Amino acid sequence: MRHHDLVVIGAGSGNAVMDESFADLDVAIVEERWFGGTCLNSGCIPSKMLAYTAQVARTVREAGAYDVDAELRAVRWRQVRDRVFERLDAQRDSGRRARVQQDSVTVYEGRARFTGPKSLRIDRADGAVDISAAQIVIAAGGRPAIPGPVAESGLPYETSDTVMRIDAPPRHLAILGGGYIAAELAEVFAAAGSSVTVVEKEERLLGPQDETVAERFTELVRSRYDLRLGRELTALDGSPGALRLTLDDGSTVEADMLLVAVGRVPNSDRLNLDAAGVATHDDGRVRVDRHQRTTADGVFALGDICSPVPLKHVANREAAVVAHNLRHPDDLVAADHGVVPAAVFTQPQIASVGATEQECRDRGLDYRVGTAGYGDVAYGWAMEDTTGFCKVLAEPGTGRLLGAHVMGAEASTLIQPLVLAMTLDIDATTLAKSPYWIHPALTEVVENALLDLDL
Ligand SMILES: Cc1cc2nc3c(=O)[nH]c(=O)nc-3n(C[C@H](O)[C@H](O)[C@H](O)COP(=O)(O)OP(=O)(O)OC[C@H]3O[C@@H](n4cnc5c(N)ncnc54)[C@H](O)[C@@H]3O)c2cc1C
Ligand SMILES: NC(=O)c1ccc[n+]([C@@H]2O[C@H](COP(=O)([O-])OP(=O)(O)OC[C@H]3O[C@@H](n4cnc5c(N)ncnc54)[C@H](O)[C@@H]3O)[C@@H](O)[C@H]2O)c1
Repeated sequence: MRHHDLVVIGAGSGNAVMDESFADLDVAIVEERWFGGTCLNSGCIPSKMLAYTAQVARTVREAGAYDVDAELRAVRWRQVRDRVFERLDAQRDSGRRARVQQDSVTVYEGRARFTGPKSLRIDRADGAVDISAAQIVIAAGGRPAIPGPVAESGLPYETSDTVMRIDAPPRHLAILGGGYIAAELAEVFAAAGSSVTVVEKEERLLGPQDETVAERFTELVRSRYDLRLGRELTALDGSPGALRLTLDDGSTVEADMLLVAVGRVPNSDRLNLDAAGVATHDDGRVRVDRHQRTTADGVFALGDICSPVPLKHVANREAAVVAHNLRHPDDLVAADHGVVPAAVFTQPQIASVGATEQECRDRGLDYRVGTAGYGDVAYGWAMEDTTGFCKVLAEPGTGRLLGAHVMGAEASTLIQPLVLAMTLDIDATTLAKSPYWIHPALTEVVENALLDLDL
């Protein structure tokens, strides 16, 4: 049996672990599907490239608001898709090639599972191979969750793994789930000409967001999509291309395509972790300590398979922590999940960091709210914006920022000064009054929200 110094399972964020400092080791990486993982192939990057195209289409459609005559004639889906994936598939292939050509790295293309402590079997197209390693990193990510009525129907459905690569947009797309993926891809397919129905079991889209954000976003898109809120799917029938969704109130939705976006599950169930002594949480995430060590000696985990926050910037940070800790067992570092921002690349964008107002209330915190609208600042006038806003939550007295939420153009960028302040412990008053805020930039909306706090 071939023995390696280090084996990494999963070439998504796991591929970032083995930098040049590992060149002196005999390292292997196992990948069953695609180098670059979810982010590059079916997640963050293609969805944002498509979302940007959708934004261009909306800008043309809404040009009249700026007294510009313009007409959107077509979004050429197939060309859009090919532009996106020709670029990303080339990245994937060059990432794979670079590893295959590296002398110190062995690439196994197949599915790994544990056969014992620090021992793996890799099922490949040309047969299985058994290997062992002194250290192992589990970076096997997750996959879309598929609810019973969909799986049991035997009818075709799409997930984020497949839907961005389809040949033509459906006439009527039904989306099950009203979270991140639904919100982003509804806009993409609406821009491409699909009519969209969203079925969400909660009463609002993007439910875990701050309550003001979730409420206003839901209201804003109500005129764009057919929203079936507070509803669950009880049955899926019909035939391929002519699907009928029956919801728990007896109502139905007819659609030619179904996108399932009800969350993701970790791939831990496919790894035979018991054989290795790697424990999991009830939700399937691999248990790790603050140094990304699992319950098995010499076995680390990172990314969606273990993370409490399944986002790419978190997986990247955890990969850096694992890379350090593999090389420095006597000087371990920790992944800090204290202040993790997130953004939803919808129109308008949404970005958040820290606590929501409902969390502050539920935790019994003493807090103040500061808000400002895009329409209150000069750049917002230029944009004719009537819906964008920034909301900050801070502790009275100290001015310590507890959370911040932005909905509007470039929210994912506007949130960053607030992320910095929370990370570096800069209080709201200092952040508002010490730096210059460029006039008349959109960042003035953040400055005004901070100044609005009654501390
Ligand atoms: C549609 C979509 C959009 C997203 N957008 C964003 C965004 O805008 N911003 C953001 O921060 N996050 C976003 N995310 C989340 C982000 O993609 C993930 O958090 C991140 O990619 C997780 O990285 P990972 O390395 O843990 O897992 P992955 O990237 O999923 O990598 C795991 C790899 O392991 C391989 N693998 C699995 N099991 C085995 C096995 N047994 N043997 C061998 N190989 C195996 C898989 O094939 C895969 O390549 C998005 C996710 C989706 C689905
Ligand atoms: N911009 C980003 O950072 C980004 C974008 C896309 C995805 N992601 C990541 O991918 C993950 C998965 O995205 P997602 O949209 O699938 O999950 P999600 O957790 O964001 O949303 C799932 C939604 O489906 C609803 N739901 C669950 N079961 C349901 C059912 N049976 N019927 C109807 N509704 C149901 C939930 O209430 C929830 O609103 C996200 O949690 C996030 O970590 C991030």
